[in-house]
Parts: sequence; structure tokens; C-alpha cells
Amino acid sequence: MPRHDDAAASRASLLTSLLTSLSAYQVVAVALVGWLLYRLIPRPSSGSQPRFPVWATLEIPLVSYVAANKGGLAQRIYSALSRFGGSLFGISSTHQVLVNTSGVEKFMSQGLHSLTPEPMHNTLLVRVFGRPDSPRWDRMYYESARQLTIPVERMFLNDAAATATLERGAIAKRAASFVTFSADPARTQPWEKSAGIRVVRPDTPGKPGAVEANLQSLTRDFGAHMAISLLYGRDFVARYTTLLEDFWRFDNDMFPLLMIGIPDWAPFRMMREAKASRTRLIDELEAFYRRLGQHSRGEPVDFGADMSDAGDAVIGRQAVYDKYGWTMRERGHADMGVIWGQNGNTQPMLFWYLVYLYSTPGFVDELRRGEVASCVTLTDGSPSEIAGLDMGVLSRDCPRMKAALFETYRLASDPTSIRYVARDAKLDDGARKHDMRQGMYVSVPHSVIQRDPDVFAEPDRFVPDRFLEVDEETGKTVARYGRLRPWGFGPGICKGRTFAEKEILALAATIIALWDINPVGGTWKVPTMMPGTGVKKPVEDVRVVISRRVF
Ligand code: HEM
Repeated sequence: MPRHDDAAASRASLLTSLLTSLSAYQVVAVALVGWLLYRLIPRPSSGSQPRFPVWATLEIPLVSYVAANKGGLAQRIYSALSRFGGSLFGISSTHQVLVNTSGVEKFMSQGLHSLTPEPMHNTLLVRVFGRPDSPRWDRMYYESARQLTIPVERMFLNDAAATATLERGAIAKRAASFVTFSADPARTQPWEKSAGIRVVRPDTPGKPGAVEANLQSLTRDFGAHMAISLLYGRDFVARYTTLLEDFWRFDNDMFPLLMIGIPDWAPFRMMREAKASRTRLIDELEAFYRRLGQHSRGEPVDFGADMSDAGDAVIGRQAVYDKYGWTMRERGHADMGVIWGQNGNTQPMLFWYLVYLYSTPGFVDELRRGEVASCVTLTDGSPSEIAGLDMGVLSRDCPRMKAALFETYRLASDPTSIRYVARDAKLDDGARKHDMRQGMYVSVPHSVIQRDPDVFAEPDRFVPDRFLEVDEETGKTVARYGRLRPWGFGPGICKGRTFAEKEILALAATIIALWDINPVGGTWKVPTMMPGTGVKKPVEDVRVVISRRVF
């Protein structure tokens, strides 16, 4: 046997003896770590279109941590390793993180032809939303991405449209059945199903009831049920009975792992189950677009489904999908980004907002008297119900509600703006001019400023009035963002921010108007936060007692 065959044989036998000395689980673990390391090595993407590198996903929180420890050893080491130095952090020429960089807002405000979020979105579609990775898909994406965003902007960004959409959501009626005091699954609302409801006291005339519930599960399903009904119609939500369960399993158990490069075929149960949820979501979105097409062509609709209340955003997207010849399956994949964008951050934010409002002593009572009473009209009966909700007053004239929401954004989210440099550009950080070359990615983690004590004093504390100011011209108290950027910035800024903010304010105001919420055990404890997919997740849910408001 030639000598190189000997060497190969001895390497093979070493490998065999190594593998046989390991348990099956250890072999899987070694294989997974090896695969992950392989994925982490920077290398050009195989296709013609750029993908956001997996390792860059990890570089963003690493730099955020380093930057938060100003002048510390970690920052000095990272600065020394950085490719460009100054206020640019990043060890490669492929990805740079901009932290507290003066001139960053100006730089990021460049047009989409220079700095674009599209390659990042396209990466998400492939890596997270399960779209096949092929040149055909890439071509279709780039041909129609901007046109597909326009109907989303029209429905969720435009003030009048967002208000009108939410008014269709019958928020007053929904808030009245936030909990139903029932233990019978046939009589509870869909959003109560995963909340571990336990009836403490039935609701009877003259003796208001009380239930125990997991607040995070209850609020996120409450919000998602309404929002998804407004986008895909009530039939979609009613027909797809595991929708909420599938959505959150995908969001919690799969999304973050896929982002850091774990493949969707990874052989563990959590991934397998989450992947099945993702497949069901795509199947149902595909079936939705098939029915919508039948409805708009005047053909019989599968199951005789009522498609009359499909939201304007999906009707607009359908026209673009038709124009560019997208198959129904392809539409299902692409709309994963929309359903996730609409709910992935908004509903967890509603949970944190309620936790902060109710856990701040006396604050809910102050809001009820000072602001909620001006936009939510209650009936005199018992139990009291909502007779009217004035969305205009809530958005315009409830600065304390708004300021407390801004403070919740600051504490509970990790917004990041990620752009692909499509044309060479210059970044002036005050001290130096940097050449940002075509083909690189730049990320701005806004959470670094959110937690900077030089910008926001006592950054770990919830200060409900932090964002209140007196307007110099009118003398009115107003809520202003200051240096907070919860929606990112530049042309790639969040296209659903108007709707998201109105939705959270409206759901919270109506819940506050009708319900008392207290922690089981009597003492509020804001749960520890862990990174989520934008908005943070609580390490554990908060068990609360919900009862009718005592006037
Ligand atoms: C509290 C809730 C929400 C938060 C915190 C949030 C935050 C963000 C952030 C930080 C970005 C990235 C911006 C950037 O790159 O500079 C973004 C993008 C986006 N968001 Fe939201 N979002 C929320 C709700 C929504 C809703 C309800 C929709 C409606 C569908 C939506 C649709 C979008 C879209 C389409 C983009 C991509 C914009 C583009 O690149 O052109 N978001 N969001």
C-alpha cells in the first residue's frame, strides 16, 4: 500500500476508535459543533446574491457588549483587532458595527440604491423563513421586493389607514372578553388557551370573578389574534386552529437558532417540532392565497371560506405576486416575513408594557384618572363595558401613556439596523473618514445607546416619565423619542410602526379601563429578560390574578 494510503488508513482508524469511544449523543454534539464552526468561517456565498454572514449575527451582540463596557479591557482588545479602527467595530472587511458613531444617522439616511436592507431580508427568507435557496427565488425577490413592501406601508404606516384598520378590530368588545372566567375550553377565547387559566372565583352578578393566568401567553395571543385577523381575515384565524401555537413555537424555539446558523434539520426535538410549525404556517399562508385568488376571480372558494375581510396589505401583495408570476407556495414562504414582522415584536412588547404599567405602584390608577378616562368611555352597568374608544385622543393627548411605552421600548427591545453597502460610500465619524466598500454590511445596534448611562440616567430603571417634555411653543406636555430609535432609521426604518404603536396603546388602554391585574403571591417581580428576536423574552412567564376593575 503506498505511504499516503497508510497515513489515510491510520487517520481513519484513529477517527473510528475516537468515534466508538463516544456515545451517540456525543457524536451528534461533536458533529453539530464542527458544522457550526464550519458555518462560522467567513466565505463568499455560493450564489450570485450576497447573504448576511452567520458570524456577523454573533458579532453584533459581542460588539454591543464590548461597547457597553466603555474603556474596558474587552473594548481595548476589540479595538486593536478591528479592521478599520476609530468608531468602527468589526474584525473583517465584510461586516462593520457602528456604535455611537457621530454622523451615523446621516450615513444611514442614504437612499436605498446606496445602503439597502434587501440582502438582509432575503437572507432571512432563506435562513429563517425556510425559502428554498435558488437563483430563481433570488431573482423574484429582487424584482418585486420594493413593490411588495408598498401595500404593507399603506396599511401599517399611514396614520389614517392604521387607525381605520384597528377600528375594524372591535377592540372594545375584545377587551371585554380578555378573560372569560370559564374553565370549559369550548367557551374560552382562543387567546386564553395557552395561558394556563385557572378560575379562582366564577363571575356572578354582584360577585365579580377572578382567574389566574400566565400574562405573557395571554397578552401575546390576545394581540396576535386581533392583528392576524385584521391582516388575513377572521376566516384564516378561525380555520387554522393551531395558528398561535405554531407562530410562537417558530418564533421562540427556531428563529434565534436559525439566525446563528443551526440548520433546520438539526436532530433535536425542539427544532423538529418548531420546523413542523413553520411548515404548517407556510402551508396555511399558501392555502390562504389560493382562496384569495379564487375569491377575487369570482370562483368558488375552497371550503366556502369568507374572504371578504382580507386586509388591504395582502390584497395589494396578491396583485404584485400575480404580476411577477409567484406560485402559491412561493407566496406562502414570502408572507412568513409579513406575519412575523407584524407580530414578532408587537405582542411581546404589549406584555412588557402591561408588566411595567401594573407593577409601578399607583401608576395604573393615575393613568385611569388622568388619560384613559379621556379616550375610553365606559358604560354605567355592572359589569362596566366599553362604550367607545377614541383612537385620535389616545394617540395625541395621552402623553404619559405614550412616554411609558417609549420607556418600555427602551428597556425591552434590541433594535438593530442592518444594511448592505450597494455602492461605495464615505462615513465621516468626526475624527476620520472611512471608505465603506460596496459588498460590505453595516449594523447599528441601537440598544447600546438605550442602555448608556450618559444618555439615559439610571438605564436599568423603569422611569415612566423619562420621555416627557414640555413643548416650547404650545406649553403642552408631550412624549418625545429623544435619542431612542426603537424603529431603526433611514429608508429601511420599520414600516409598521404607526400600527404597532396604536395597537399597543389601544389594547393596553382598554385592558387598563376594565381589568385589575395583580401578581400571584402579591408582589410584582419584573421577570429577567433574555434576548429574543427583536423584543426580549421573559425567562419565565408572570403568573397573575385578573379580576374586574373595582371602581
Ligand atoms: C413594537 C413593534 C415593532 C418593533 C419594535 C419593530 C421594529 C423594527 C425594526 C427595528 C426594524 C428594522 C429597521 C431598520 O433596519 O432600521 C423593523 C423593520 C420592519 N418592520 Fe417593524 N417593528 C414592529 C412592528 C411592526 C409591524 C406591526 C409591522 C407590520 C407589518 C412591521 C413591519 C416592518 C417592516 C416591513 C420592516 C422592514 C422595513 C424595510 O426594510 O423597508 N413592524 N421593525
